[in-house]
Amino acid sequence: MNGRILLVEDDDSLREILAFNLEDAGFSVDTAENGRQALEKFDPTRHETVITDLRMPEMNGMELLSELLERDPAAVVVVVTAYGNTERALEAMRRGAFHYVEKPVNNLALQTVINKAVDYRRSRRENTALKQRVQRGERPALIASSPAMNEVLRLVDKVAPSDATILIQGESGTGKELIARAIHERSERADARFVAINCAAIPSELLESILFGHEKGAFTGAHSASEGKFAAAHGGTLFLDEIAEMSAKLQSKLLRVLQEGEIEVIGANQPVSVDVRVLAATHQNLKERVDRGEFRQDLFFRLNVIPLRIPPLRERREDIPVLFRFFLRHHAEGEGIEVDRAVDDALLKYDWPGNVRELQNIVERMILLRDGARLTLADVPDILRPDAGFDVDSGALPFQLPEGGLDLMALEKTIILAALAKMDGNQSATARYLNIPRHVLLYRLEKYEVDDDEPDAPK
Ligand SMILES: Nc1ncnc2c1ncn2[C@@H]1O[C@H](COP(=O)(O)OP(=O)(O)OP(=O)(O)O)[C@@H](O)[C@H]1O
Repeated sequence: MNGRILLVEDDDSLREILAFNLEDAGFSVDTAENGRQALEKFDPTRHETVITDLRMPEMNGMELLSELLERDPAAVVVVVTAYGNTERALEAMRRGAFHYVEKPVNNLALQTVINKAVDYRRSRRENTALKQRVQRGERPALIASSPAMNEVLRLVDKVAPSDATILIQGESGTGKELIARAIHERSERADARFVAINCAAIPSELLESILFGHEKGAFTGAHSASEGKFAAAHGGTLFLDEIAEMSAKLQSKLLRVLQEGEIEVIGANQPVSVDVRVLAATHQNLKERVDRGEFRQDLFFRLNVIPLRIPPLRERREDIPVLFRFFLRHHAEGEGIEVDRAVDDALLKYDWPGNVRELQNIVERMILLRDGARLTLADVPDILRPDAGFDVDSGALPFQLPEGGLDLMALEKTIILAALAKMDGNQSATARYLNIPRHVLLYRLEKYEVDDDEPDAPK
């Protein structure tokens, strides 16, 4: 599920190209020509990310950023800057932008940043919900029904009271952050803060000052002193998510903190001591990164004092129905939805590459889109039902025939174009998909006057 984006760009052709590329990558895009229009169109409940040019007439991107954040402090804004203008981009980030991309915009780089931004927005929403529950005095529920997860929880109880650094490894969406919170809550530090930071979401120049803080005037744009996350977590726990993404320079700074218990605030003369327990997480195989020389071995050993692996959901299928009922109750508060057996079966068979987060998103979607008070197989998204496609042998059509007649040629053209789009414009793959020779496909495309100069694989 990709996100919905608001794209703000005054240059007509650039706006069109960016919108086209983003839509091609599966995002839904709304566009605005200037800051004023962007503010009219911005809807915090719909737009997961705003992309804005920094240089625009009337209201510039920096002003728009402030206005957006005023309206929605959780807004996730990506700024587009002129090539080489990193200083301005970082300034925007200090003012609350999520990230930046440089012009000329590299499509892949933009998609990567936007994917991160959308993920960030979602996890921020999860965090807000979590914090609200904690504030209401509820412990965030950690569902564990499988032997594998119970084993993880047993280990959590055992290691929580110590001050040991813990490395939590597991695929994305397995619940690493939830486990880190559980460790904090079951430790002596429970009354102090749990501070979480995602190292992959922030460029390394900025991450340093966010982690360690800076004095006033330490660098251009440092108009006032700022407390770092280490200081904010004093007495409590600092959770460093996506630790594998940390730059070499920051890795060595972190190692020093772990060894000395002191931090060097940027621009300060003296190190200050801090009392922080560090928990780190990654979805990558950190040992392999060490072997490839991409992560410091000494830091790996220091972090990995106690390794904790959270198994992917497909390795603990017993948790699927329990998590499903839990999210159902949570999202459909008190609505008493009944569930067909076939739904449970479909959920159990699926491999859940996005793990618990994917299950949670799918439940949310099923509840929003359901037809009645009962969830049936028809409410289960196609991706969970590999057999949901068109079964040619059954003779049944995947759609109803219209009453007034049907234009067969037009239908054929629609199907061919849809197949071509599905195969990313690759004609050989499209021909294979449609089970026709390639020259037949080319003939059809010519007949329908469709350009056949799309990129293609060698025949
Ligand atoms: N065992 C569980 N019980 C209840 N909710 C869970 C469980 N595991 C994960 N979740 C929920 O799934 C979502 C993703 O979990 P979390 O953010 O902890 O995963 P993560 O492994 O840290 O993901 P990422 O690697 O993307 O940061 C959250 O909303 C979390 O509350």
